[in-house]
Amino acid sequence: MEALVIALDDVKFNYTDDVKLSFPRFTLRKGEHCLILGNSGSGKTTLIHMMCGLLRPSSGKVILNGVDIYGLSAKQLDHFRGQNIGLIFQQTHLIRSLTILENLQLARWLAGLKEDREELLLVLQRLKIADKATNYPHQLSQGQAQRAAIARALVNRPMFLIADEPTSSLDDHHAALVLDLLLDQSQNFGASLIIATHDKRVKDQIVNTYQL
Ligand SMILES: Nc1ncnc2c1ncn2[C@@H]1O[C@H](COP(=O)(O)OP(=O)(O)OP(=O)(O)O)[C@@H](O)[C@H]1O
Repeated sequence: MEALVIALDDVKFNYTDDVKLSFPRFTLRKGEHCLILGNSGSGKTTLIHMMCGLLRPSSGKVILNGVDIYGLSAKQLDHFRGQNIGLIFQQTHLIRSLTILENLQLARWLAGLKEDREELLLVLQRLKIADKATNYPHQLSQGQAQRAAIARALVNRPMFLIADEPTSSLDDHHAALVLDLLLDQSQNFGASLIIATHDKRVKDQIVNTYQL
């Protein structure tokens, strides 16, 4: 049996005494993809944040590639995240004072990888925003900025691509483009793709689901 690349066991998160969330066991094997589904407020974003090392569970373990990530020091966890996880959020979190290309270069630098301008431009080209490489985030439309954020998540060739509603601000054409690219890149690098979404266009493409 192939090893699990993700296992969340008996994970709970308490925001307050009134808002206590608990999550069923979640596992994924290498190369498998999964959709996280659930109504608004069911805990999808909370789960994703715990899964990618941004939110320590109140109890339970998050094991990625055999590593108990909340057993790492803050510095080790930062490094692990930079090297292994590509994150795509609803808010793009691009750095406003840097151009799109510089945002990608920074992501590579932070992960300790060498800068490769040609490769970065290629990713932008595939997402149809190469002409925006030297623009600043505020000069892009929302959909373009979303694609730039996806480019940034891909440049480190992460083992895990974790996305919270990656297609919500995109029209059909660009949603298909982005989903193809995410599936393609995951395939190329043997990465696991995890998407929290309400988007029916995504639901049609990934069969494996985790219902909250
Ligand atoms: N900082 C917070 N303090 C208290 N409660 C919170 C906080 N953040 C989230 N919650 C509550 O935790 C629950 C889960 O929130 P979460 O954002 O994970 O849901 P979601 O499934 O991603 O929702 P949506 O689809 O609307 O984005 C909700 O009931 C929410 O009100």
